Amino acid sequence: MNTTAAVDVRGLRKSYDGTTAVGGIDLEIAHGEVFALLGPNGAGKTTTVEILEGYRKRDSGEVHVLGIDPGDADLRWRARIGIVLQNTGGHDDLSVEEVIRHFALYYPDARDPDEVIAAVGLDGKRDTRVRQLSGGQRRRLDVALGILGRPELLFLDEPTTGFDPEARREFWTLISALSDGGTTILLTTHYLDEAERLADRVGVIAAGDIVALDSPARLGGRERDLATVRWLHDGNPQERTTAEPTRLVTELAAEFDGEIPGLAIDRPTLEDTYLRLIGENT
Ligand SMILES: Nc1ncnc2c1ncn2[C@@H]1O[C@H](COP(=O)(O)OP(=O)(O)OP(=O)(O)O)[C@@H](O)[C@H]1O
Repeated sequence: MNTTAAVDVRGLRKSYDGTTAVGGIDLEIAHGEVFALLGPNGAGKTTTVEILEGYRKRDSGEVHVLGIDPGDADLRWRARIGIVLQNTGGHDDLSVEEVIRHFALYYPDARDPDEVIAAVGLDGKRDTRVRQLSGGQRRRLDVALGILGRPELLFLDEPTTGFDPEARREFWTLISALSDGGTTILLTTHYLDEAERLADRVGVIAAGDIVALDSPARLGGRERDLATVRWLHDGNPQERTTAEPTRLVTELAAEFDGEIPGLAIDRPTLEDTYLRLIGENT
């Protein structure tokens, strides 16, 4: 396969004991793109991502990641990718700083450990033993280890599970900075706001198939979705669903001769669209 994409997948299939987990998906991710893979529990996200990472064998299909088949990948290829798995453990008795300095030795061109510790917001915990970290802090350490080797391609499997809202915002800033620096990112998440904030494109996977693939703004034809306009008339709630909310609001403004009482305009959120797509495909 002749490919210039960072990730190129054609007809990928994987079954476990006769049960299909991934049913023949095609996927291309460009260099520098942030791509979010969404889907309900058991949809096949982790199976797909772990095949791309070289951790699981596929049954069939063609897969190239940074131009290499992950099934034949060597250490040089491994050094070009960064991985944050769903569950990692170990290194319990080492401090945060010790773990990061230790893993930095594995990479030919590791980031400065101090910069990485600061970037994931663990400065105050650098001397804390890993076993004494909270769940969210532990997850930050996982992210630190994933970015330590300056990966060209970063896999993030549900990276912000357990993060408090402030930590999630900080993480988003970090991912945006990595993306601005040219890192390609493949993210799985159950947080639709995270996908909307970070991803150039999202793919929705349901029962092992990709059922929608587009930018967050256009997913599932969202940009054509109708808007709901709400306002008050003599104190009574009014509501109209329309493809032309601007026209309706202009008419109402003329009618009220100015401010429209209680005006609100809603469109379906990415989560609404996602739930519709899942409902239609499971
Ligand atoms: N090692 C395994 N052995 C047998 N079946 C498996 C194995 N790993 C995954 N599966 C099955 O394959 C399907 C896809 O699982 P997968 O972990 O890829 O889903 P997921 O989309 O990542 O889900 P989640 O959002 O819960 O992480 C599920 O039905 C799961 O039970």
